[in-house]
Amino acid sequence: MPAASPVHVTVTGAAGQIGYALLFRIASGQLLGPDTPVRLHLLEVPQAVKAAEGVALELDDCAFPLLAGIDIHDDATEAFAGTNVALLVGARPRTAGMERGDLLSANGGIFGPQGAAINAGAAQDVRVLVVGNPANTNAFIAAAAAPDVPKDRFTAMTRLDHNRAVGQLAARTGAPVTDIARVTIWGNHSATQYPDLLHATVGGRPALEVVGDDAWVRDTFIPTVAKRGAQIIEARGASSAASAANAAIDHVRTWVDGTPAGDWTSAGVVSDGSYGVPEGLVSSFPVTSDGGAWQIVQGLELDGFSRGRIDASVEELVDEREAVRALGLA
Ligand SMILES: NC(=O)C1=CN([C@@H]2O[C@H](COP(=O)(O)OP(=O)(O)OC[C@H]3O[C@@H](n4cnc5c(N)ncnc54)[C@H](O)[C@@H]3O)[C@@H](O)[C@H]2O)C=CC1
Ligand SMILES: O=C([O-])CC(=O)C(=O)O
Repeated sequence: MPAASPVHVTVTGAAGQIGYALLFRIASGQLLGPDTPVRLHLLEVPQAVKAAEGVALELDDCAFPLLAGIDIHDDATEAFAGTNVALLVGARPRTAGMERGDLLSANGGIFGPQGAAINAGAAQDVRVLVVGNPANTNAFIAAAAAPDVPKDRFTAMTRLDHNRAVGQLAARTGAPVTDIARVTIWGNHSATQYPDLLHATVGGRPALEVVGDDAWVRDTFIPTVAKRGAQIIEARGASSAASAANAAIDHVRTWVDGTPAGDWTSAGVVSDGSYGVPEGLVSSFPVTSDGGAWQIVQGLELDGFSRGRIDASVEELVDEREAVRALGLA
């Protein structure tokens, strides 16, 4: 019988496809663990509130023991008031032929007002995960609109890319995913991202040695991971949803529970200048969590290829920041 008081979790875009794959897992305890009751706050645009109400009816019908209540909002200030965990999913997905950055003009305007609403009323310990694309730059916009919230509370989701990289490496080596550690996604959640195996291990051995085929890493592994979103859109006719929801669960669960000893994960966090990434940009890094805050893993040696890939992705983030400024979004 859960005794703790409920943790408030706000999910935007609650009536969308990721929302539908995410909410039931949160309510069942997979986000915050089996001892933590949750109160859900669903934010939708007015025309999708009815659909969100339908999702709430289904949540009721699951009789989840940990679900302490559901509120539905079409106002961001109300949806984020007192919230502890804010999952910013609501935004337009891309369609075939688009890059995620093409969504900036359509979606960027969502994240300033939501950042301001978080600033105005979220709980002191709020943790924010931006999923809506372009996720890194939308997180940058939200953080800029929340001057009173510590910058390290704003994160962007690259855990899906990380999980994709782990899946690809496991398939190639025949190792179980549990044998794989220290994979990194650097940079932007876009086709320029750098999925990096330089420090990764498989069963404790260097991954590059186990694979033994640099051409596969460069010509197959990296593009497969970096372009997986487009492959899913092509195959499904809609962008990834269940795997995205799964990655959001993983991101928050790792943030709250901490990373296992000797391993790290990947997340888009506000750069402190580490690895030459300009301070303030939201870039993916290798990160650990102690259950409180993310820490960027320090001191990793990078070869010339890695340096070039990271710089190229960071350059795209710089360009997106310029575009945000030109659009007056931050
Ligand atoms: N970072 C990542 O790894 C991934 C990011 N995404 C992104 O997540 C976003 C959502 O994807 P889907 O759920 O598939 O889209 P969807 O179109 O199925 O759902 C989006 C929902 O957001 C709602 N919405 C739009 N503006 C809103 C606002 N201002 N406030 C609250 N709700 C709002 C819409 O009414 C809709 O119900 C897209 O931008 C997509 O590209 C998707 C997969 C992975
Ligand atoms: O590719 C997309 O547009 C959706 C997404 O971010 C992903 O699946 O990684």
